[in-house]
Amino acid sequence: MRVDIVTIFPSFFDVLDLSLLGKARQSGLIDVTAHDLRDFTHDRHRTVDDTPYGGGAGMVMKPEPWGEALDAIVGDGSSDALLVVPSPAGEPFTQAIARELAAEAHLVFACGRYEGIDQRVVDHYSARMRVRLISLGDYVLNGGEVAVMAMIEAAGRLVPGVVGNPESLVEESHENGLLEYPSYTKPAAWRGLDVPPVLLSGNHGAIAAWRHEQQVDRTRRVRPELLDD
Ligand SMILES: COc1ccc2nc(C(=O)O)sc2c1
Repeated sequence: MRVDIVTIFPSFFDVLDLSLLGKARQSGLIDVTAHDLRDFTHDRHRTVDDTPYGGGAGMVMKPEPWGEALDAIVGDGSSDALLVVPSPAGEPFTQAIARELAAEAHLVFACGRYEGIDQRVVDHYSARMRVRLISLGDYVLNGGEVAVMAMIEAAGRLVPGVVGNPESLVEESHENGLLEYPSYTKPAAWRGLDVPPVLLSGNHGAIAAWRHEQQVDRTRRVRPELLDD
């Protein structure tokens, strides 16, 4: 998987060199490149924003630098890459979307700042490639970088070979539409709290049944709407 990120804070993504995704990058499973949007400006101040037409508070990101940056990544014709634009106006990010992103050969993330990116950038590239506006949730961040980091981690870990034991992906929250069951490890007793006896029984059928019951109970309490599907 090739991942390109366009941002005014490219060093924000240096953290991707750590841990699982760092190993995935070193092994060539995932190739991540962060591009500085200001490298595609031509004025002394490397300007990327301007005042909004129609008035209003804040600034809007100018289309020209975005056009030059995205053309440098996907060329000036049609592209099979998927352009993801994090936005409070986007579709809510879910594990299902993470799986969809994980199946892509080439992801391009456009990190907005200020009041967002001039709408014509999305309109222009929608005529040449698939474009998805995605939001992390019903709250507003200061820019797209945190959302992109979350999406890269959620999708990247689903890329075959990135996580050592693919079995560990199966029983996670949201993988089967339920929240995950509670987990325990040694010691069997800690500060007066014991591990549920069924987990020490060696009865794998009973353990599986208990874990599923825990998933359903937890989901019903915390996210009942997930049970409506
Ligand atoms: C200007 O770019 C932004 C601003 C806020 C924001 N909030 C997001 C979210 O997913 O909550 S993505 C995003 C992008």
